[in-house]
Amino acid sequence: MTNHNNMNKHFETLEDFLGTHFIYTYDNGWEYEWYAKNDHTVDYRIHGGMVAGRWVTDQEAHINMLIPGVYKIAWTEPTGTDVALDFVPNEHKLNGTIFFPKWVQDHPEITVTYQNEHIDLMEESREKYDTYPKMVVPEFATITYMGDAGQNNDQVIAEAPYDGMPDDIRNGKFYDDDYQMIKH
Ligand SMILES: C=Cc1ccc(O)cc1
Repeated sequence: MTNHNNMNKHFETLEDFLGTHFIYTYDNGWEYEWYAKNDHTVDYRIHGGMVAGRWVTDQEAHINMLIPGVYKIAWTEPTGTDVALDFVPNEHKLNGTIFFPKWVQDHPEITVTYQNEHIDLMEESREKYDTYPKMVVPEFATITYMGDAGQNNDQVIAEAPYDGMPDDIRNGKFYDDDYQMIKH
């Protein structure tokens, strides 16, 4: 069995970043898992924080390299939530800013699901409930896992988060040699 966690990976180019799978913990304690699926698509799972349990695949995003080894990602979601992430993976750091519409703060449970199967509910909710004032969450995070999943790997984020999943991934118990999920 391969443990794919490679905290010594060195990033220079955009290609180095694309296909990389990360787990990180924000300084406020929120734990996120995020995958640069290709140059315009991201997947993620949320393990801790206000919307723990939420997961999303095939979210369209803007992904750019600012200088060698420094990456900026930004997207807007069906919920109306906006996200901007600045990754400095060689330092095991990133800075994320999440802009939540008021309704997500008021009703986080509506968003805690596999969003792809509930896009209509997200779009209805963003019309039905309040947008303002937005809740802005600007935080640094520390990266605790970096794995080379390759681009367009649908097995990286393919089931709901569970307690202990980040540890299983970090400990090499979650993916096989080909970065496919092990049945558990
Ligand atoms: C709201 C989504 C989201 C995904 C990753 C991350 O680091 C912050 C927010």
